[in-house]
Amino acid sequence: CSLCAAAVWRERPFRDAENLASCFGDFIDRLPISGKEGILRLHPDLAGRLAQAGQLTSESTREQASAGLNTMTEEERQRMTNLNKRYTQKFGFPFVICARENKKDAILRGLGERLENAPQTEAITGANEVKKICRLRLLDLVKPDSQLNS
Ligand SMILES: NC(=O)NC1=NC(=O)NC1=O
Repeated sequence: CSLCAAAVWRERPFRDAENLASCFGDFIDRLPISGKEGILRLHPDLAGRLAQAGQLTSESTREQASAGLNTMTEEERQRMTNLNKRYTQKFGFPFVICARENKKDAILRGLGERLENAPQTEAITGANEVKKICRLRLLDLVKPDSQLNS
């Protein structure tokens, strides 16, 4: 989310990647519910039409594959599509979960369980998942000093 990056820039210099990630997390935490919902609306569905069309970013493609979402049976894919549709119809933003910390069974279970939550709860829960995704992507991007000198 480029707005988050443009905002967090003011906190520079950063001690290391973890400090950078926590600045992103703090910024997301301080957003009002509408801002958290906005960030969630920027995320593609899990195993959704973009994934099936091969139009996900490389990061999302890798993350969703690591959860096994690219090897679902037709029944699992249909269940995911139906649950994603119900979730987005109820909350007005997509279901977001850190795919690198879950496998497809946990994701399908989490989607069914979280569908029962209140909207504000889900905006906060989804934003916390975005923070996990963001931290892992930052750690991939920002190499530790030891690697820089190699
Ligand atoms: N809707 C989503 O949860 N999307 C994603 N989660 C990830 O970890 N990567 C994604 O693209």
